[in-house]
Amino acid sequence: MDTNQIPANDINSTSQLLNAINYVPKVSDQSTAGIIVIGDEILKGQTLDTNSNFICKKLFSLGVKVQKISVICDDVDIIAEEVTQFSQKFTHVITSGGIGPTHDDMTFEGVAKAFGLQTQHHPKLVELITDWFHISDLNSAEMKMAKIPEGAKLSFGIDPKTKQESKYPLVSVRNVHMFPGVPSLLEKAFIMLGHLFQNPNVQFYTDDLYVNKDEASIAASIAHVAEKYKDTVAIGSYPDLINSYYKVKLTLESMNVKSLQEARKELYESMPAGTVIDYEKDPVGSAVARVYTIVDDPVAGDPFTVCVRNAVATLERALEMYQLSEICVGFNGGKDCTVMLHLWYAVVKKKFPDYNEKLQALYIRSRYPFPEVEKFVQLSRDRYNLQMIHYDGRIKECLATLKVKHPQMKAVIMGTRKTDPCSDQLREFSMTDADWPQLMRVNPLLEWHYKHVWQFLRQLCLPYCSLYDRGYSSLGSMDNTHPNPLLQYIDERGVLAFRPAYLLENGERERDGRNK
Ligand SMILES: Cc1cc2nc3c(=O)[nH]c(=O)nc-3n(C[C@H](O)[C@H](O)[C@H](O)COP(=O)(O)OP(=O)(O)OC[C@H]3O[C@@H](n4cnc5c(N)ncnc54)[C@H](O)[C@@H]3O)c2cc1C
Ligand SMILES: NC(=O)C1=CN([C@@H]2O[C@H](COP(=O)(O)OP(=O)(O)OC[C@H]3O[C@@H](n4cnc5c(N)ncnc54)[C@H](O)[C@@H]3O)[C@@H](O)[C@H]2O)C=CC1
Ligand SMILES: [Co+2]
Ligand SMILES: [K+]
Ligand SMILES: [Mg+2]
Repeated sequence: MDTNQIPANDINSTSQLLNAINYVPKVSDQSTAGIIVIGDEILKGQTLDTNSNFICKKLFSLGVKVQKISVICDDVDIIAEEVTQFSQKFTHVITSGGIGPTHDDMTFEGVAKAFGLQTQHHPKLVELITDWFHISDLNSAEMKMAKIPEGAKLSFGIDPKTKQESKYPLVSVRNVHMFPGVPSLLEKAFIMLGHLFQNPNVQFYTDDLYVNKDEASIAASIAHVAEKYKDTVAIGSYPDLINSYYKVKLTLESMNVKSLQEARKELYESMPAGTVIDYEKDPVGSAVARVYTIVDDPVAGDPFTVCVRNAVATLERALEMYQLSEICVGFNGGKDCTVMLHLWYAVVKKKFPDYNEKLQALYIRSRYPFPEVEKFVQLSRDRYNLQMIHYDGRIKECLATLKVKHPQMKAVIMGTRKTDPCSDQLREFSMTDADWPQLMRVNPLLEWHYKHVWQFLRQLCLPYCSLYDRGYSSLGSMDNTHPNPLLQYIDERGVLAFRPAYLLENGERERDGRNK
């Protein structure tokens, strides 16, 4: 039994009530938390619980270990029972939901019942709700939000932006803190009041290793290191079946930096040679640094480096010629424009580090788009914070629509290479053909070859459309595109399979999987 817990049952006497009011949790090395998510809608699958994930992340950064999350329905007795148990077990109990004005919001009553308390209108909350809603009827729905367990504590946060005190406080009874269920309200309240949970004695340090080997084949090595460090370092293993770069993510977490480093070194050395990869977790955040490391390398003069340098030079020139409102990237989810988008993002961020507006992108959906392509386009939009202009139909007609709907648009950056059909005459800056809607085509990748595209994507660990890992080396639409036969092989179980596109040796054959 933790010494910092007080028994939660049967508070009847005045002294016990006082105890409840003045209760301050003692924070020790072992600061723990339990989260109770309250709401029928979550158990019915109508709402996805995102609140517990948010709170877990925050508490972890505050040095608090969440040990349990429970999801329960809107029922006073069930809430009371769960709160009773949680408040005895954990340093902090966080509840989410059920503090609104409707009949199904009963967290205050449930928590009161857990501690044998009554609920009553709190004068301060009555005053706030009267001011806010201009309602003073104690029986109104709004006033339900002022009826809280007797002796509960109110904590008002300060909004970091406006410096104003929050309108509605956090209501707490002993170690139980009742947050709203609406994610934006819960997050705002937690950001203002997270310091209440800070464990000053502890900080968790984390690190990770990315391994390109099946989990089962490294399990024994992981277990060996985990056992050796079991008192100081927590090691986790998380397989990823779709990642293009690694198969297993190993995590390490400790309160002690030195132990963490030792365990990491040992874990690293216990992995088969060459299987721990240098994985970039945040390729977008590191875009400027990593792209310009290649560009600014004083000695490198190999063809790949030259390709990157020239592309960046072309994009920097485009950025001088056009306002950001006049230029967009032509993005269809293919590998070339994935490279081009990343370079463009780096070039813009390098010149305007504080630019936080969306970059413009044009996506013309083909007649039979691959769902994997659609998904990747969406993910890229979020990753690079793009303003997507999208149309369905033929490219030429859609460009005409673009000219009408976005008359300020002057240029489109494209991932075209000279080896693409009918592209050998293009230059870095070429207007569209005379019979096409007039736009400047900016082509930074003209001289790039197939292998340079893959070198760039893989070296920077950029996410790319998943079809490329399944043998597609050039993407058109679903009715004319197949995996490249050159990547075909028979796997160890005798099944026909395809190697990933980056292993295609002969780049001139990249379109072998496409009809026409
Ligand atoms: C902005 C623009 C201007 C064009 N101008 C001309 C022209 O003047 N004369 C002419 O004959 N043809 C023009 N085309 C058509 C082009 O030459 C290709 O036929 C077309 O891009 C498809 O070729 P691909 O299958 O090789 O695609 P890709 O190799 O995938 O296309 C090359 C690049 O074009 C862009 N792009 C391609 N498809 C789309 C799409 N659906 N949505 C958004 N961006 C896309 C991407 O940046 C991509 O990297 C233009 C296309 C675009 C998008
Ligand atoms: N401004 C404030 O800080 C406060 C406002 N209120 C008022 O109370 C009402 C809301 O009270 P709640 O306790 O939030 O009501 P609630 O429990 O009914 O939840 C409201 C909505 O939040 C979503 N939600 C709930 N739990 C979630 C979870 N775990 N993950 C993701 N989404 C989840 C659901 O869609 C649900 O419909 C509103 O009318 C609000 O104005 C109440 C307390 C504080
Ligand atoms: Co205990
Ligand atoms: K509810
Ligand atoms: Mg409600």
